[in-house]
Parts: sequence; structure tokens; C-alpha cells
Amino acid sequence: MIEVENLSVRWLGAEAIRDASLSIAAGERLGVVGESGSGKTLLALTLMGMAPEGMDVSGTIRVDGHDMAAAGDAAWRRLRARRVAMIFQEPMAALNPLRTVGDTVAEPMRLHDGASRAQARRRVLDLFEETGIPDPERRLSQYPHELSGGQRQRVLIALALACDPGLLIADEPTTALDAHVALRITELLVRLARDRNMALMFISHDLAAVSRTTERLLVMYCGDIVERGPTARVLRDPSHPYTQGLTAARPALAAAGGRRRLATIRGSVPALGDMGKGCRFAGRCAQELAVCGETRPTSADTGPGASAACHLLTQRATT
Ligand SMILES: Nc1ncnc2c1ncn2[C@@H]1O[C@H](COP(=O)(O)OP(=O)(O)OP(=O)(O)O)[C@@H](O)[C@H]1O
Repeated sequence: MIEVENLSVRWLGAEAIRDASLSIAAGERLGVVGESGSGKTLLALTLMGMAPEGMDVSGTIRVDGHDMAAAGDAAWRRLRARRVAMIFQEPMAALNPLRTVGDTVAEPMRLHDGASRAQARRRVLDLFEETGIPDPERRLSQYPHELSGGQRQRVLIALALACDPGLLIADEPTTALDAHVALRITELLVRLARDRNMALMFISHDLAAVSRTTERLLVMYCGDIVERGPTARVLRDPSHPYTQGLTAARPALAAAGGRRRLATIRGSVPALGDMGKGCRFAGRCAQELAVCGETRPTSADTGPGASAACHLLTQRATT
């Protein structure tokens, strides 16, 4: 869907991105990790034609085979309206506090698709349902501050999906969320990408989230793509020193012996599915399991005695 060749982004003579080449196929889930300032967000913004003013962009960006280097502002605007959408790490900052979330999500439908008020309302309700926003009818007329952080991130995802993009770029979408809600959001992104055959570019510092969300991984360091490959392989057997340092800093469960401990607790893992709503341990355990490349348990929000089960599992995971 997107092909990038020899992309460089310079500012005041310094190269913030150097000679980057990558491609993302329809329906593919690509992770991007790298230290702060390595160029992840800039790469994403450049793919949307939104590199900050004054930056010098060179190289080739092709979307659906069309060369965007030669494209004018109108073509980039069309691309952002129709093909590529982006969500950010802090949903509160990305939503207009003075508009209801229903109106916010309806706006691109009315603007770009010419949908009537009633048609847009219907589609917003469908999107709220698809993205798991509870009680969608009531939410339509609520303002961002009336929703939880996880619900706001779902609204942003619904907004990004409003015009059915071919690629969704998620720039650290779980950073502002607790581990359990973060797990749910990554599950949602994977489901949406699969159901819609939508490509996903998932930028994160969180290796557990990257490992459960993406199939392929790019590692950025000081503006260079220094490593790439299947996510599980790169995380298991990193070759670049930066990636080696990053993976060495993962939770203890993933370190030597983690697999043994994992084998011990594996029998308890399905219990995660019954854990209580808001149980942070469940999210954390699930993340650690995901880091180890193990199948992630489902996490339904039901079940009595959840925190006791969770406590037991956490104890087992840490001993
Ligand atoms: N508007 C701007 N003007 C000048 N330099 C910028 C601008 N935006 C980003 N940069 C520079 O580009 C480089 C890459 O920044 P970028 O935001 O892409 O990093 P990042 O990898 O996303 O970091 P983080 O993980 O902290 O979000 C940095 O050196 C940053 O200072």
C-alpha cells in the first residue's frame, strides 16, 4: 500500500531521518520502535505529508502506486481524508474539548463523503459499536472530558476509521493508558486491521504491545532504520546493539529462565479471561506473556474472585 525509498528528512542541515526505505502491504501490521528522538513520529508525519514546516524531505513515497513526491497539497489532503489516518498517544489533546464526540466523528463523513446528518449519526453509532465504546447512543452527545482515557482512545480510533482508511498509523496509542486498558486497545487495533484488511503502523516504546500487535518490526536509531524483520524474530534474536539493549531491558519474565517460569504458570493462564474489570495485574501478566511470544489470553471483563485469581497468577509469575 505504501512504498518508501531513500527517504531523508533534514532540518537546518541535520538529518532527522536518513535514507529510510520500507513498505507496508494492505492488511499488514508493522511495528516501529526506537529510542526517543530517533525519528519515529517524524517518519509517520512524513508518510502523511505533514512533516513540520521548514523540513527538507527527499526520496520517494508511493501510496497505492502513486508517487506522492510530485503531488500537491490537494492530493495530500485527499490522501489524509481517504487512505491514511493517524492516532496519537494523548487522546484528550487530540479531541476538541468543546465538541461532542459524536459531532467530532461525524465531521469527516459530512465533509468528505457528503453524508447527511442522519446518515453520519448512523455511521458514527456503527463505529462506536465496532470500536467497543459502551452505551454508544448516550456517548454521542458527551464531551471528551466525560469519557475515560480508554474510551477517548476508542473515539479517536473511530474518528480515524470514519473514512475507511487503508492504513492506520498509531503513534504510541497506549502510552497514556494503564496496562489493562492498553491491552484492550491493542487487541482492538489487531481486530480492526484483520476485519477491514487495513494496514497498521504501530509506533511504540512498549515491546510487549509491539509483540502482540505487529507481524513485522522496524527499529530506528538516530534517524536510521537499523534493524528489521519479523517481530518475533527481531525481539528474540536482535542483531543491532541498540535492539539488544532494548530487549535486555524487558520485564524479568522474558529474561533467561522466563520460559521455565512461564511453563509453570501456563496452566493458570486461561484464568486471565475471567479476571475482573480494571484489573491491572491481568494486563501486566498478559503483557509479559506476550513479550515471551506466548499466546495471549483473552480478557473478558467478567468473573467473580477475579483479583484473587489475578493475585495468585502474579505471585506465580514472579516466583
Ligand atoms: N518541528 C520540529 N522542528 C525541528 N526538529 C524537530 C521537529 N519535530 C521533530 N524534530 C526532531 O526530529 C527528530 C526526531 O523526532 P521524533 O519526534 O520523530 O522522535 P521520536 O522517535 O518519535 O521520539 P519519541 O519516542 O520521544 O516520540 C528529533 O531530533 C527532533 O528533535
